[in-house]
Amino acid sequence: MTEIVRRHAENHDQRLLDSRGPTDWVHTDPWRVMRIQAEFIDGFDALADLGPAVAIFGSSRAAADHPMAVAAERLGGDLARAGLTVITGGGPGIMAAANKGALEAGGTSVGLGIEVPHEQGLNPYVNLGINFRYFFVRKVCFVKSSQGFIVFPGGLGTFDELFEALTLVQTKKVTRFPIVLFGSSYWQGLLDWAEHTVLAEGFISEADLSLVTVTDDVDEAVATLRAAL
Ligand SMILES: C/C(=C\CNc1ncnc2c1ncn2[C@@H]1O[C@H](COP(=O)(O)O)[C@@H](O)[C@H]1O)CO
Repeated sequence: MTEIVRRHAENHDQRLLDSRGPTDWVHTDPWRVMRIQAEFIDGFDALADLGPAVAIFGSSRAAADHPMAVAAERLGGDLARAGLTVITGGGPGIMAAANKGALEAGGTSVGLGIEVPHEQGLNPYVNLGINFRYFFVRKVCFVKSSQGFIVFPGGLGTFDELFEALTLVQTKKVTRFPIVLFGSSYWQGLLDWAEHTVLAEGFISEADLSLVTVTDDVDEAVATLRAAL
């Protein structure tokens, strides 16, 4: 058995109780695990009683009058009227639009924000908000708390969320989990590349191509999500 020998000038209790001592030890990896654990506990606790919920992703940079933001606002409202909680990243753009629709329809409008430098925090349309320090904890909370994802056009953050969901569904880590791509003209290039390059190279299967539903229709997006509940 490996013996772990720690040679410190002081013991753990001394360091814990001595407020004059250096505090950099709390930033070491073992202690970081405690913060991560605390973030999971806070997140799971805050989201425990949400009921059926849908996560909406999309560009943080879309203007409020962008056609996709207009659609996201309508979708947020329709989902709320259908009794579904709307969860977003709590930021600007598509997220704010979806939260606005949900809030104004009298629904539960959740923002799972992320601490990033120079950002203004949660958008004003969130009535249940959490700010996460760790992206990966936040991602677990999105999947754990929702019954499906609707993905609007966006950039790297949106791609990250989309591919995370696709991988979880492909590997059957989550089941009955619809993924709707909203905005067919935006997503078509990616879908063509997936079919003509990725599938052609044999790096995905034919079935993987049907893991997503593509639509431009708010009613179809709502119906797809409701069918999975
Ligand atoms: C970096 C910028 C804004 C950051 N604010 C965000 N707040 C909350 N969630 C965010 C933020 N930025 C990205 N996200 C998540 O990624 C998706 C959007 O990323 P994209 O790169 O803009 O497509 C979104 O679904 C969020 O969950 C400057 O604008």
